[in-house]
Amino acid sequence: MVSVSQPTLPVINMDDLKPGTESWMLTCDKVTRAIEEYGCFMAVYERVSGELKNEVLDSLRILFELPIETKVKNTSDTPFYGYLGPNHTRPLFESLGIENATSLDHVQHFANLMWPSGNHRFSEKIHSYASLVSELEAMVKQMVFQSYGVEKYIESYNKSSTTYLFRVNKYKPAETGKSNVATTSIHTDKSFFTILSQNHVNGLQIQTKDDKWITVEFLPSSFVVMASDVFMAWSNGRLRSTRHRVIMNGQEDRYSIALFTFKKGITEVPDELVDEEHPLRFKPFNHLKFIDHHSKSAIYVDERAMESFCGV
Ligand SMILES: O=C(O)CCC(=O)C(=O)O
Ligand SMILES: [Fe+2]
Repeated sequence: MVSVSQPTLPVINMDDLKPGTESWMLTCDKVTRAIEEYGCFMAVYERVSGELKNEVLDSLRILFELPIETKVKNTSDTPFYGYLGPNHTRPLFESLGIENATSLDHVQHFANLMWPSGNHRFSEKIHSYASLVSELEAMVKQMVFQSYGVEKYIESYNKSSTTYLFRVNKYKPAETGKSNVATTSIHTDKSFFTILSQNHVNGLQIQTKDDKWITVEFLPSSFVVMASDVFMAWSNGRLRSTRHRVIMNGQEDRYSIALFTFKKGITEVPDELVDEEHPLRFKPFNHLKFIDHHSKSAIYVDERAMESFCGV
């Protein structure tokens, strides 16, 4: 009998890696190949301790329990950055965004909106978590640049050229007697990277190149590191932008935590990534303008949005 195994995401240990060592070089290669093939991988990253993650999850439960009148105070000029409440198309879903979450001041500003007398503990935990995850993002980016031999450009993609949106989602289980489940439809993210984690309730699915679905089962201390449209464009299409969705069919609330990164200024394909086999696909573009354009046009929910924005 032929056994058909389910596809799974590559798992890569991202702890204790130092540039220049053999394990660093090997990991550069694994990370790049995983993103080329799947758009993403599961990173084991213990720098975010189980304790910190649990504290963040506990504070999210309390955050979502606040009255809607309080949560709607979280507004943003950028569509989808602020509070998204349950509505008739997605009655079981809610989401809150914290802009610039790697800055303690910005997290405190958000906390002061939610708790007028402040919530120092909340701010401190979210800020630590976002900062540690931003370091994972920086490391993965450096590895891919190095693997393609274009490390000399990394400075323009470092932390001071990046903005970070921390967004937390709550998916409620289907109500008794009803068959509606909370979902997120198939899409690619409009970020550079998205780094995801969750509580113990699964739901995230990744689409493979041959249209199979991987249901992600998070390991302890793990994060799904996803390349998104802008990193795909930067790589001239060598990297895959992760197509994914959420189908929540657990019996308990699902909380997911995403750190989205955005590149400030111009993004352009390095000359080294253009050759006969890979003719230039994307003109230089401004990521933040792409977000603006995409939220207005909303024609494509997947990586084709990039082609329509700055395709050659
Ligand atoms: O909840 C998740 O695991 C993923 C959410 C997602 O895809 C998104 O916010 O773009
Ligand atoms: Fe997404």
